[in-house]
Amino acid sequence: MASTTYDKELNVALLAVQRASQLTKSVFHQNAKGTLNKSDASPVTIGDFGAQALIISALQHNFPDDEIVAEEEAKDLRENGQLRDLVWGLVQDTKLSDSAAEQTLGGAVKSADSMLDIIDKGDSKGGSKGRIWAIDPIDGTKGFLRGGQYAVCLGLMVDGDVKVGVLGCPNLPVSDSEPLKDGIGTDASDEEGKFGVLFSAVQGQGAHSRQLGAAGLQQAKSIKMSPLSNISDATFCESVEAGHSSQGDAANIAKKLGITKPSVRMDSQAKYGSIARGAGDLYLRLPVRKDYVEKIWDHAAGDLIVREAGGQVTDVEGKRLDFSHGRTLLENKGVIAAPKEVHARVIEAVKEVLGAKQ
Ligand SMILES: Nc1ncnc2c1ncn2[C@@H]1O[C@H](COP(=O)(O)O)[C@@H](O)[C@H]1OP(=O)(O)O
Ligand SMILES: [Mg+2]
Ligand SMILES: [Mg+2]
Ligand SMILES: [Mg+2]
Repeated sequence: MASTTYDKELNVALLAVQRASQLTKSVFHQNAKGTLNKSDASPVTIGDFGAQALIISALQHNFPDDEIVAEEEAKDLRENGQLRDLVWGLVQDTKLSDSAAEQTLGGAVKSADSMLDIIDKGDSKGGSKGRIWAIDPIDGTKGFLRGGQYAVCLGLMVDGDVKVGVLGCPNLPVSDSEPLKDGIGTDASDEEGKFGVLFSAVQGQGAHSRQLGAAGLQQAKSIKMSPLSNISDATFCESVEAGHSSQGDAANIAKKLGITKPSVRMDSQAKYGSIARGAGDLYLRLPVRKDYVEKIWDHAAGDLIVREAGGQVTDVEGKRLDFSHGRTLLENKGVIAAPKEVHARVIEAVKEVLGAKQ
């Protein structure tokens, strides 16, 4: 019978995200990040390709029959040998220092050509049946390039429901009790020991955090959202990019809720991890463009981590995020994540503000 505790899936996911984060950190410390612009004008770097290759390689070794939905494809690397060689160099050089852990992930990728094929294994259409992993190798690529927050994201869905979620956030403080601060800037540090956190959750088993370090997995601590007795004391956690979430709408919603504290802004699913450990209270992603559809890899891990930490995550209409419609969240608009007790009150304010614009 299939295991329902997901112990092996969690262990492999944690180690795979740990190893991929090691790769993204090494790219961050290089001057040349091999940045390209994709067709939607968003950036991709050698770090995105390399991290995706390492994660898929680990998943294929351990779960060869599972499907994978990943953000990137190898096309640009197939057309540009120099770029391919840069990524191949990174993938070859990145190993966990714990050799047993490295063995668990299946060790090295065989060749540059097999690396390209591995990257392209993330082309599943997704859907409502079976085991499907969702990968965002670097979420918040703009934040990554700026020296702000970013996350390496991995989630497992079974029949469209997220069962396991892991987020690696190299530039967030290790400590769960560190006050939340803006993650926009060029001053982020990923100094090991002080910065770097791995958030994780398994459905029905709570949410946890642990230090993200090269030397294998550290002990996990249970995390919870902050108890919020008075909503006017809340802190919003928002996108840095004005094109991703409407900051004007957020300000009006804050006003309705009596919130006066300034919002904290950071890129990526680091927002979900932060509120899950009580650093900040509410995450609002308010649609800017009517035609933008959210991608499953941008939300799968964060959605489960916040819910397992005592939160509720829905779209702006109060519907649960639905991961069963393929590579995108076709049936949802925006994201509202809040502690369970106040979620309905937040949705009410969101509806008033967005409704008034119609
Ligand atoms: N127009 C857009 N609207 C909303 N999200 C976007 C848009 N373009 C890119 N993204 C994605 O938004 C996320 C980061 O935004 P935020 O920091 O606001 O949460 C990333 O997943 C980014 O993808 P990527 O993985 O390529 O960085
Ligand atoms: Mg991208
Ligand atoms: Mg993303
Ligand atoms: Mg990405």
